[in-house]
Amino acid sequence: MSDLLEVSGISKSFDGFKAINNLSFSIAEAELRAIIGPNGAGKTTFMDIVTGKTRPDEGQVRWGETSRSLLKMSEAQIAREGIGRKFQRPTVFEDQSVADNLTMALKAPRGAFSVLVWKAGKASRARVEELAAEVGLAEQLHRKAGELSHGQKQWLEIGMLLAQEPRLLLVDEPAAGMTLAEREQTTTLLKRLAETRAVVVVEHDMEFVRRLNCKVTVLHQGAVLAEGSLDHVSANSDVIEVYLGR
Ligand SMILES: Nc1ncnc2c1ncn2[C@@H]1O[C@H](COP(=O)(O)OP(=O)(O)OP(=O)(O)O)[C@@H](O)[C@H]1O
Repeated sequence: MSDLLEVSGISKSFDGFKAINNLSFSIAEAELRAIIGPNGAGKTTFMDIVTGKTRPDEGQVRWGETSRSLLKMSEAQIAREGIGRKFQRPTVFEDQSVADNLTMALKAPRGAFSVLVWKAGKASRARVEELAAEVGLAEQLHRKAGELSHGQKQWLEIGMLLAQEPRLLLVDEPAAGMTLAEREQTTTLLKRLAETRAVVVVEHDMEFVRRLNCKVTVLHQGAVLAEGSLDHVSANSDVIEVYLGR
């Protein structure tokens, strides 16, 4: 399968400090990938570069069948291209119902929820129900988002991203603050989502990463230190020294 995203030789310095150092990374159209690495390894900066929030000093970020450069696109354009990002803290509208949150995500332009009130048609109601079912919230449609558990809020936000039909989903530390049962449901969800799109998960929780059962990229000092199965990278002496062995 061809690569959906191809990042090659990117570097980014902040005040002379190389947060990203000649980093290359690629992911296929339907692939689940975990990114791990110590604090300050450059994981967030990497995602900021892919989503256009931060511009690299050097390197290329190419996207899609025609390998178009993302570097000249705005954050909004990149989101419209089909790159969705889930930040660590859920940002759902707490006073609105699950159905309303999903409906707004359908209607609004990607990345912005400017249209707060509109009447949902039949087609969009069906889509909202489908999205809720996809993220395990079919029974919660009429509850206020603020009443959901932390894990359910995270799933709702994933559902809101799915409303925009992303081809690549970037998910930052989904396991944080979740119960064991929620973590298990989340790994199942992410694995299923990655059957039809690319999903990148940044995570510190190694049990969670193990359950994802996917290729792992280890970042250190802004570069790829190791890549492969979790067992493969876990046996790497450099990885043990800088990350796992601590
Ligand atoms: N805007 C910025 N200005 C200055 N330094 C920055 C900026 N953004 C990131 N850095 C630095 O770049 C390095 C990489 O940070 P980054 O947040 O990408 O790491 P990370 O792997 O996401 O870490 P964590 O696991 O703690 O979230 C850090 O040393 C950080 O202090």
